[in-house]
Amino acid sequence: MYNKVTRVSAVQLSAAEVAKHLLKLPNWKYDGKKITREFVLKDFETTWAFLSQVAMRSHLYGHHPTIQTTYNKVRLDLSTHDIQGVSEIDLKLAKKVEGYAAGREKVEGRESNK
Ligand SMILES: C[C@H](O)[C@H](O)[C@H]1CNC2=NC(N)=NC(=O)C2=N1
Repeated sequence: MYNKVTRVSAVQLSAAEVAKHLLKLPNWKYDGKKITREFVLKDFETTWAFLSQVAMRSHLYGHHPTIQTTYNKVRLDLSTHDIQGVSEIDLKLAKKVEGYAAGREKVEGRESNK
């Protein structure tokens, strides 16, 4: 696989710029250095279907989240290492990831708590 994203130097976004992007990504939190989102998926298989898509897309973009996972839970942290902050590519990947999570998240009260 190869990186289709144009290789340009990352530019750190201001806190205001990140906040504006996150209006469309309300489940993502920003701590000044990275954006983070926690997911609770329907079950283990769904979690790994989701993670496989995240992994492939990350590889395609050449930009990889820090991933923590336990059974049906996932935490993704995204930042741009060169600038030790958040740049456009982090938001671009976060938006893609939202699409992969759609329909896979556990709906409270409807799925068993395995
Ligand atoms: C050399 C390599 O392209 C870099 O280390 C890439 C790899 N994946 C990365 N992933 C993330 N999340 N941030 C980066 O800055 C980053 N840099």
